[in-house]
Parts: sequence; structure tokens; C-alpha cells
Amino acid sequence: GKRKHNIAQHKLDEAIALIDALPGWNVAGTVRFSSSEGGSKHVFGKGAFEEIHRDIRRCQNTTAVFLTLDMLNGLQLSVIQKEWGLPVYDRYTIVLQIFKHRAQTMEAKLQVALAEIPFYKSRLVGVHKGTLDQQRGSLGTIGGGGEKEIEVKHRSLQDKELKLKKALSKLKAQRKHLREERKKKDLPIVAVVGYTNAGKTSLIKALTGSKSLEPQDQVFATLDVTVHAGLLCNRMKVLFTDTVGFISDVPTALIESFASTLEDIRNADTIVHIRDVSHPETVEQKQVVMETLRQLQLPPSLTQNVIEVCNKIDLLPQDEAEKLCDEDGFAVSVLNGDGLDDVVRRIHDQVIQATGRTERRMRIPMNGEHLNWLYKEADVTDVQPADGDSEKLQVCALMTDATYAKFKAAFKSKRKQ
Ligand SMILES: Nc1nc2c(ncn2[C@@H]2O[C@H](COP(=O)(O)OP(=O)(O)OP(=O)(O)O)[C@@H](O)[C@H]2O)c(=O)[nH]1
Ligand SMILES: [Mg+2]
Repeated sequence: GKRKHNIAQHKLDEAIALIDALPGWNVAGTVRFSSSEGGSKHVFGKGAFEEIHRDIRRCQNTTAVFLTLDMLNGLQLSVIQKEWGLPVYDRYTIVLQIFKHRAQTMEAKLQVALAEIPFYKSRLVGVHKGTLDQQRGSLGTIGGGGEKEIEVKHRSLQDKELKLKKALSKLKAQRKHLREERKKKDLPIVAVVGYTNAGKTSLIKALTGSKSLEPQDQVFATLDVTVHAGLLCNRMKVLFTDTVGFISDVPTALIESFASTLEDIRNADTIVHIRDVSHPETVEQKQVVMETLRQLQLPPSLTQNVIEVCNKIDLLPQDEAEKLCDEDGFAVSVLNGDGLDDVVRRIHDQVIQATGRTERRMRIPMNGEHLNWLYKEADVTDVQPADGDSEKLQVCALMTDATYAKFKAAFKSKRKQ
């Protein structure tokens, strides 16, 4: 920022949060400079490059440098590392480190491993051109690097990639199976998305009381999609899916490797987008989320009905929080529960609309069979003794047309027998 002050403080804060997410890593010092246009091999202008080098040397305990830039190519990386004499990380490699550290399930581990491949590939061919999708045929021109060796390495990376993809697609098939089971049960699915650290896990925990959820003041605390059952008003059962947080300037390659995770969003009936409105960059974060959702090419019925929840209003001055309430509807604090009732009602209404559920009132026999069926297949919202008929119950239940047809079919054939 000594030249152009276009790198804001919160960008730096985010970078520091990324480093803090790695155990044993500490930020020894920060400097702000703009990278030069056009992606030169030194990344920065000559003066800046040397000035940064001087700053690094002044900071004695430095063991690595993190440039908060999207992704450096192989050439830039080798030039900078050589001249500064330290390992250099970009946002891609830092996020990879975090993912690697956090990945717990087999699927997350495989996905991280897959996300690493474009990085390794770019280091291989980067010396030549620095693109990810270099064709194998053009590898021959790398000077000095030992063509054969590079080709062998490249091929083994391809093999590894293939193996990982196979293993992942197996898991994906399992996941699909699970999803179909879920669909069969016809439970509505609510996907909670948002920028990393916005409060997704906290929200789901608050709405479902799920004990297995651990919100953390960390970026990328959640790497696996997890599903949690909850009850909305009228005792409607829904499934909430918690998703990996979004972040700006992380290349699509990384997002793609988590695509199967994000596929669960596509299967949702409703999307809840939770934002940390106390964050100075909340507007930019919203744009990142919207852009990521756009890249997922979701059906318009989903994207047009995203429920926006403005979280952490407890950290805002009262007047600002009130203004939000007027503008965007759902200003909440998941922390102290403010505003959550309205959100629940909205999710409830939206789910009913999206899944074509209607509340039906019906009179059913007392004997229990009908009611048991309804409890199992639909959402029973009210049960009363029927007026003027002591043998019957008056029941309200939420269900889709398909479920209603099943209900009628199930009991019609019984009557005939
Ligand atoms: N002050 C305040 N903090 C909150 C609120 N909601 C959540 N937090 C805190 O924000 C941090 C992040 O919450 P999480 O629920 O883990 O966020 P997340 O969106 O799941 O984050 P990732 O999984 O890392 O993407 C935690 O320290 C929460 O306690 C709120 O309403 N107010
Ligand atoms: Mg989370």
C-alpha cells in the first residue's frame, strides 16, 4: 500500500486469519504492496520487490512468505523463492494447507489430494509457461529441467489424478444413494451457505440442537457437508446441510474439487445464505457467495428464492442493526437468538412453497392406522377429536400432492377388501 492504497486493512486481516488457522504458524510481520499489472515474473515492480526483500530480512524470524494473491505460476514462484531465499505461499497453497490440516473424512481427504494436483502440475510446466492446462506435447521445450523427468512426473500425476477421481466417484455414488434415500423419505432439504466464518454451523446448531456441530472462530472450520434433522414451526421435519465456507480469490480449481460437496446445494429445496454483517467486507463477501452460487449453475427456482440472513447484529451498534431490519428483513444474532423465529417462519413458508406441500385438513378413523401413516409420511401439525363424531379425528397435516395420493391409495384399497 505504500504505492497505491488499494489493499485494504481487512484484506490483510483475512490473510492473517488464514495463517492463524494453521497450527504452529504465526505472522511475524506484514507489509502492503500492490502487485504489478500483467503478471511479470517478479510479481511486483522492481522497487517494490527489493523493498519487500529488505523488509523480510529485517524481520529476523521469518521462515516463509505469504503473498495474498490468487495463484502464482511456476516461474514467479521459482524466481521469488530464489531471490528471497524463503518458501513462498499464495492464497491457493495456504488454503490447501488449511484444508489438508482440517480434512477428516475420507472424502474431504481425497478432495484435498485432488485439489493439490493442479498446483503440482503448474509447478512442473510453469517454468515453461505457467498455465495449468498445458498439453503434454508442449512439455518438451523446458530448458535444463530434464524433459524426461518432467514427463515422467507429469504422467505419474495424471495417474494419481485418475485414481483419486475414481475413488471420489465411488464415494459420490454412495452419497447419491444416500440422497435418494433422503428424497424417498421426502424430507425437505435446506442448504446453508455463506462466506467462511459467517455462522453457518452456529445457525444450524441453533435451529436443530445438533450436538455434533462445533462452531469455531476459524476459517474453514467446516470442510464436510453434514446433514442435520430439525423441526420447523408446525413440527415440519427438514434436513439442514452445512457446507464448506466460501472465500474470495480462491481459484475455481479448488472449488471444483469440492464440487461434489457443493452438489448437495443443488439438491436442496431452499438455500439460506448467512452473512456476517459485522464484517467490514460483508458486501464483498456477499458478492463472492453469489458468484460461487452462480458458478454452480443452480436452477433459478433455487437462486431466486435465497433467504438472506444477516448475522452477528450483536456486534453492530443498535441503530445500524435496526436499519438492517428495515432493509433486508432478517437481521439476527445466532449467538443470543435474536430474530431467529422470523427466519424459521420464512424457511418454513419457503420450503412449503418450494416442495409443493399444502396443509390438508382431514377426518380420519380413530383406530390409529391412518394417523400412524401420516406421522410417518407427512408432517402432522394438529390432531383434535372431530366435531360430532366420536369415532373420528380431525387432523391437519402438511404433505405434497404425491404423498396425498399415496395416502388415498393406501387406504382406499383397504376399504375395498
Ligand atoms: N458475535 C457473534 N458471533 C457469532 C454469531 N454467530 C456465530 N458467531 C461466531 O462466529 C464464529 C464462526 O461461526 P461458525 O458457525 O463456525 O461459522 P461457519 O460459517 O460455519 O464457518 P466455517 O465452517 O469456518 O466456514 C464462531 O466463533 C461463532 O461463535 C453471532 O450472532 N454473534
Ligand atoms: Mg462451519
